[in-house]
Amino acid sequence: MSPQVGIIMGSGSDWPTMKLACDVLDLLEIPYEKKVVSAHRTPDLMFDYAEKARERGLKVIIAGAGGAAHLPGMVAAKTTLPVIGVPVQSKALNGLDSLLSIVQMPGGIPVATVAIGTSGAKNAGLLAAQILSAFSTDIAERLDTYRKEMMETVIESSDQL
Ligand SMILES: Nc1c(C(=O)O)ncn1[C@@H]1O[C@H](COP(=O)(O)O)[C@@H](O)[C@H]1O
Repeated sequence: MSPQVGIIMGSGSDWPTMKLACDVLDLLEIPYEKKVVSAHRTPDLMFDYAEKARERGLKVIIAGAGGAAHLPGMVAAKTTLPVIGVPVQSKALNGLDSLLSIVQMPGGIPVATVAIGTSGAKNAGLLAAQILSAFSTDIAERLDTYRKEMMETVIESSDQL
């Protein structure tokens, strides 16, 4: 099946964070693609990726970047597909710079921004799955199972205290 979710990141150094989004999609059996694309370093590639995303069959884009994290917003500016922004934890400012760069979009061009770092990347994968689940009972069922298993793990951890 062709990729439903496009996962892009500003640098290969973002992979340890963005891998968490991939792990969730693997678990939920949702086909995705992953690429390094940068608004700053490969602007033409970024434009091309965003412009062609819908016609290539992608349904949701997850874009992760750190520091001056312009990638999610610029991709959102060039497509009307939903874009989920993941603020990667930066060394200098712990990701607060990434978060503010992504979350403070001007009205008209939304980016669904998740938390800084690996929890955010995991939630980005889940949010993409939840968007797709509006049109797929299979994915909705897998999400129900995921929630049920998470609940059981929490209850078990409580019992072991
Ligand atoms: N924020 C952006 C963009 C962009 O927004 O287009 N391109 C790269 N970067 C970020 O620069 C950080 C450092 O990158 P390097 O580790 O390659 O120096 C990464 O977190 C990347 O997402």
